[in-house]
Amino acid sequence: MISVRDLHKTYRHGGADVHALRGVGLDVGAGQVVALTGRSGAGKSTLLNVVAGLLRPEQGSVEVDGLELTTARDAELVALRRDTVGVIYQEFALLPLLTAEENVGLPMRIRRQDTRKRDEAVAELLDRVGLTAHARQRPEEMSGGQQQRVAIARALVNRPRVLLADEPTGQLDSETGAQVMELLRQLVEQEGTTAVVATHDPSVADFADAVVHLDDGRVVSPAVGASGDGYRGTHAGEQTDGDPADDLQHDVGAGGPDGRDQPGAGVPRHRRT
Ligand SMILES: Nc1ncnc2c1ncn2[C@@H]1O[C@H](COP(=O)(O)OP(=O)(O)OP(=O)(O)O)[C@@H](O)[C@H]1O
Repeated sequence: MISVRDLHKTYRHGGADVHALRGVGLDVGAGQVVALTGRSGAGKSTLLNVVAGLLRPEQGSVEVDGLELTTARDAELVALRRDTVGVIYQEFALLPLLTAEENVGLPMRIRRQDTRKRDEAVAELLDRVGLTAHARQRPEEMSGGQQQRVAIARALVNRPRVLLADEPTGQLDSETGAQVMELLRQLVEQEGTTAVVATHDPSVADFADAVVHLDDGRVVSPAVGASGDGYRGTHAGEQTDGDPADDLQHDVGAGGPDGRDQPGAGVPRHRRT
């Protein structure tokens, strides 16, 4: 579903080059949930933005749902963001003057979908994220956890095949963050959505099938143990022969030996009980 090879992205900042990604490889199989960990500045947001079709890398290949993004036309990237990818941000990014239900319905309005269908989909999603009673409230009238649940509902309303979340628990206390992650996990599992969740919160990895750890723009060996007890999925970036160079290109998640998606291959879903 997502296949990244030898990805390089450099920003030009104050006359100097900032190498945000230095040869990143990543495979995420259909329906898989991958946690992208790494400290601040490691390159997580940059990688998510490239996969979302928002940033063009200068080297490498990025395939999302069959589309090679590095050679795609702008119109194809716009269509990808509208039809295939849902995005969740740390700061929720809700429109302040719209109510919860209006925010959730916005992606369907942009796609000019039938009003009745839209109302039904919005009501259903608000119910699933437990916010039916808050449908008419604006973001400022809701708690951080409620706002992030609105943002999750909005990201899922078009039933995207891919969900990208950038620090979705970053503004939340740990208990609320865990609840939001649990909800996100349930929703993507029910929908069969492929998800990549960038975070520097190691406990988020407990909700993922696999963990990919970025350090200074490179994929390094798997983040072992995540928060210490929960993570038992197949490790992303598992080493083959110990050669660190392999990590840069190594298939992680459910990618097959040739790097093509093999949904579910060898990846036991990590289900919380
Ligand atoms: N627009 C930009 N212009 C210049 N440099 C940038 C830009 N965006 C990111 N960078 C730099 O690229 C590197 C990777 O940043 P990125 O935001 O991808 O990391 P991150 O792992 O998401 O960090 P955080 O967890 O703090 O969001 C950092 O050194 C950052 O300063």
